[in-house]
Amino acid sequence: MKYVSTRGKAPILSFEEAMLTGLARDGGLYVPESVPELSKADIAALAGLPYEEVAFRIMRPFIGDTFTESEFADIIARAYSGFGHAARAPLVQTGANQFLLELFHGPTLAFKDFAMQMIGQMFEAALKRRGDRVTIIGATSGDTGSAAIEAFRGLDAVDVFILFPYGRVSEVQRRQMTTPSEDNVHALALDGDFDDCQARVKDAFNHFDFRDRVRLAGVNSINWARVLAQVVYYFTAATALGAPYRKVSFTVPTGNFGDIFAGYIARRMGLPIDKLVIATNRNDILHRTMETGAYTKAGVDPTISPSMDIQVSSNFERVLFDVYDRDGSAVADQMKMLSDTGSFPISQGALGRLRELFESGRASEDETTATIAAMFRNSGEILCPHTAVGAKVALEKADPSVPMVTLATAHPAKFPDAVEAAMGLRPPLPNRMSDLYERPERVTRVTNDLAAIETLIEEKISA
Ligand SMILES: Cc1ncc(COP(=O)(O)O)c(C=O)c1O
Ligand SMILES: N[C@@H](CCOP(=O)(O)O)C(=O)O
Repeated sequence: MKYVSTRGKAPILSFEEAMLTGLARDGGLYVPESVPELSKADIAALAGLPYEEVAFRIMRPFIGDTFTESEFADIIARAYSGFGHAARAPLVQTGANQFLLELFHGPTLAFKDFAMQMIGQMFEAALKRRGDRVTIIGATSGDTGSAAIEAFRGLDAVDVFILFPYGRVSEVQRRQMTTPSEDNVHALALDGDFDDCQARVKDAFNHFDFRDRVRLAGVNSINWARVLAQVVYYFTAATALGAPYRKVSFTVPTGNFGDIFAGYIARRMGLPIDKLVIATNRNDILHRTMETGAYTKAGVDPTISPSMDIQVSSNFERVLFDVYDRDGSAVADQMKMLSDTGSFPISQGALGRLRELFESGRASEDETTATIAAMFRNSGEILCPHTAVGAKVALEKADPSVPMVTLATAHPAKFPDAVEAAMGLRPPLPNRMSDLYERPERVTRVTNDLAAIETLIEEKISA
């Protein structure tokens, strides 16, 4: 399996190279040259298997010869052993043909753990074999950063630097990043929003001298391995609900478009997904794009679902590449227009294809709060605000004859203020992290300036 860049001008890489590279050298994102399709019988055979076995069968065709079958099975076993639920991603029914897919039973209580725990194991195995070490840089609106720090803390071959927007993550998210004491992890609070953090990360990758000097690697969903690991739970959920003999729909609370892009890949692999619904908060660039055909940035408003406060939705580039028939120059032109003018138009043909692939909706702050309250009243389930955005949109888009699964992307205890304001109860943290509020914090404040960030990173890794 080979990987190509969405901008068509970077070297074609193996899975291992693409995983360790992060952003392509032409500024694009790596995607598989082709997507393997599973037969109906292969999909049917997944029903009822342990999560780890499904993960092996889904991811194996994408990894080439990076790991032997037994190495890969061991990596998967280690990745999910710290999850707090035997099913890893349990389904909960909340209404007639309405389901939640709980993706928050990993070590940092968000769906990011599904991929980050895998990547941590894969990086360690690959770097040990190569006798190499890397410097990971990541941008976070709260959850990617904590999952990355958890996955890489204490590893010998890796230093991790996470940029998060100062004052714009929840206290639990911040503390998950700032309380680990291992020397190889560094939480950097940047004066700006998530888009600034993500832009500086991409700038660092595009600054080749720095990139090569520190051997930069990335664990945001620009890294294909992140997306790949997230494909698995679409299969476990859909087969539990009758796929491949029955269609299943998914609504995905969306920011950087990584999680929903994983659903798109699952569908391309043959999973009969009926609707794939983009759910956005007030920062609704993706919903507006689907409605108007123009991808136009607006300011980022802080919301009660802060992890989705994003305007430059990284993985949207991956789907554009496909709806533009894999024309890397067309995608590169659009991305240049976006960075020069803050907007780009989508051609009628490409927009038509996007609308065949995805539906979309948005939830205001009041609607998000009302959904948390209504869900608790009607089903007893407590939603995090991101999941509530999804649940609100899912109800609007549901077809009563098709199961609708909303991805429950984070544990409500990560956002206790928003949840308490909505339903009058403060969700407790799981016991294993009940002392989080007492642990000492370690954080470095940084300005939104690439040179300053690069200097800091070089100082820390040579200390
Ligand atoms: C809790 C939560 N929900 C939803 C999202 C959106 O996911 P994606 O960026 O993959 O679209 C994120 C962050 O990315 C998140 O942390
Ligand atoms: N919501 C994310 C933003 C980064 O997204 P990623 O999936 O590209 O890593 C977060 O919580 O950090």
